[in-house]
Amino acid sequence: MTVMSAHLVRLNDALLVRGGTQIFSDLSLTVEGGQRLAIIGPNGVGKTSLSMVLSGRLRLSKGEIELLGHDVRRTDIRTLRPKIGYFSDELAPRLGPEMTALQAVALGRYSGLRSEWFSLTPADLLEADRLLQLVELSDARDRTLESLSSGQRQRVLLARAFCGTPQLTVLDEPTSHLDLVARELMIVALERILGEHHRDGALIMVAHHLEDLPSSITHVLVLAQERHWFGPIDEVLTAQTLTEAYQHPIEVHSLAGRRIATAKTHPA
Ligand SMILES: Nc1ncnc2c1ncn2[C@@H]1O[C@H](COP(=O)(O)OP(=O)(O)OP(=O)(O)O)[C@@H](O)[C@H]1O
Repeated sequence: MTVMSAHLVRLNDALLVRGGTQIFSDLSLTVEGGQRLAIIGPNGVGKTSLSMVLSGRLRLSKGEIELLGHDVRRTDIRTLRPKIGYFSDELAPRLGPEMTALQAVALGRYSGLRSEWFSLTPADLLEADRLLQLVELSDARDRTLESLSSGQRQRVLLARAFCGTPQLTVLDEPTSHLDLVARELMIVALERILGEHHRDGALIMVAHHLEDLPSSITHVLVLAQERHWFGPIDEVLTAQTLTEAYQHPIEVHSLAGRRIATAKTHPA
């Protein structure tokens, strides 16, 4: 395993082609411990594909990528995956409906599915219990995943993505399909985990709506069809950038430390 820079993520001149189509090119970014990066952009622009690259689930077609200080091209990615937390709502059906909330969270440490259950240690269960507390689901620890509401299940999967204290956690649209209240509970739970469990770790989060971003986001990558913008949130998340990225007039407002973007549909 080759150890490179101190960045937890370093992407340089990255190119990704899927199914013969170029998804993104010339993409460079870095993420350090404690930084919280949001990835936003129009539908189909490659956010999920990028989150898979950044969590070691998809290989770049060209360019350099380091994860947790290791050059991915020279590393057995299976050795890195357990150190990178990952959330995608596509995970839920793969976990098995009979699995309990506690098992689902504890197995996150091994990025494992059903079969690893018997290797769980008391320390794993203790950490899983603590994470369930942080997402306010202690009462549901022994309930099966199928018996939970989708909002509760998403919070279980959120807790799972941080079990084993990974250095990097990648969340792909953790608030998708949630109603207004479930979404707020999810964001509050995420803020709590970031503040109390993942202070030194890095976060990468894909989102569609600015109001889904926790107030602790420090950096933003806006992906668009022809170009991208990466940098500190105040520099990147502007009406001008979003208007260019979405090719549509967009306004950005701040409310209680979070931002809201609205697409203008009528001329002023
Ligand atoms: N397995 C695949 N094989 C080939 N092409 C794919 C595959 N998965 C996605 N794509 C294509 O890659 C492009 C980017 O998809 P991706 O899901 O990464 O975008 P996204 O920005 O996350 O989209 P959305 O905002 O709709 O979730 C799309 O054109 C999609 O059709």
